[in-house]
Amino acid sequence: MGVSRRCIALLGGSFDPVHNGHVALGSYFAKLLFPDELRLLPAGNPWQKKGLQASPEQRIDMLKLAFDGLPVPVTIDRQEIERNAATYTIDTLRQLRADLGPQISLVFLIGADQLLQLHTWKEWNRLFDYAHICAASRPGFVLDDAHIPGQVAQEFARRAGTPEQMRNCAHGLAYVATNLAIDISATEIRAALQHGERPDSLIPPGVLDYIKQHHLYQN
Ligand SMILES: Nc1ncnc2c1ncn2[C@@H]1O[C@H](COP(=O)(O)OP(=O)(O)OP(=O)(O)O)[C@@H](O)[C@H]1O
Ligand SMILES: O=C(O)c1ccc[n+]([C@@H]2O[C@H](COP(=O)([O-])O)[C@@H](O)[C@H]2O)c1
Repeated sequence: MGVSRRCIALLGGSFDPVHNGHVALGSYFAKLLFPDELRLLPAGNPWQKKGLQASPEQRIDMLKLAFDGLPVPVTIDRQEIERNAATYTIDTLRQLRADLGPQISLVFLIGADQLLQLHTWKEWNRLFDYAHICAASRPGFVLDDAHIPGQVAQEFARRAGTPEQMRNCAHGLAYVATNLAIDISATEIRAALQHGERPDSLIPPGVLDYIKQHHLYQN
């Protein structure tokens, strides 16, 4: 019997702040893929967002608090924070391949909002040269033929694979999970905090305490 291939699930994001939707996305695919590791990639300079409020170190602190207790080892990769340029996933995947070699299975996780705009990412169709992509549904973002851009739908159909196939090859497959339905966004949380509300049901308690202690998202 061959030694099984190592698998790392990758979850990138602005995480400003991290919330229960991110934890649910990571947990969902941790249970589906059984990766050896879930690696979080806080973005340094997410070029499609208007700007971040919390500092990189604060976003990393909050990630550590939020992902404590998952059934797989969770690590935080600082490369996008340390790269002094716009954050492009293709650059990150190239770096990971250079560091980890060609054999390991890499699976990049995204929510439905990002699937609907995957065609706008830098060199989006080269992402599959380095990783698999798994997308999950999210309330407010419809994943049907009328909404998924044709080129993305075509690529996902052509590359459709099972979680088991993803574990057994290094890159190149696509998967869409349609049964995640967590109606939470960081935008909504920032707005609630700005209005003096406590969004207890939307973020892990440790993260909310951290936000209060550091007076984040108050204006
Ligand atoms: N509720 C959710 N359900 C599924 N996926 C999600 C959810 N929230 C975020 N994601 C995914 O997690 C990744 C990082 O998201 P991000 O940090 O931008 O959070 P966000 O809530 O979308 O932020 P914002 O409201 O500031 O745009 C993205 O791939 C996004 O699609
Ligand atoms: O590579 C790109 O051009 C690109 C464009 C938009 C988003 N991404 C990545 O998608 C992930 C989620 O992004 P966001 O903006 O929803 O936090 C995060 O890892 C981003 O770096 C990547």
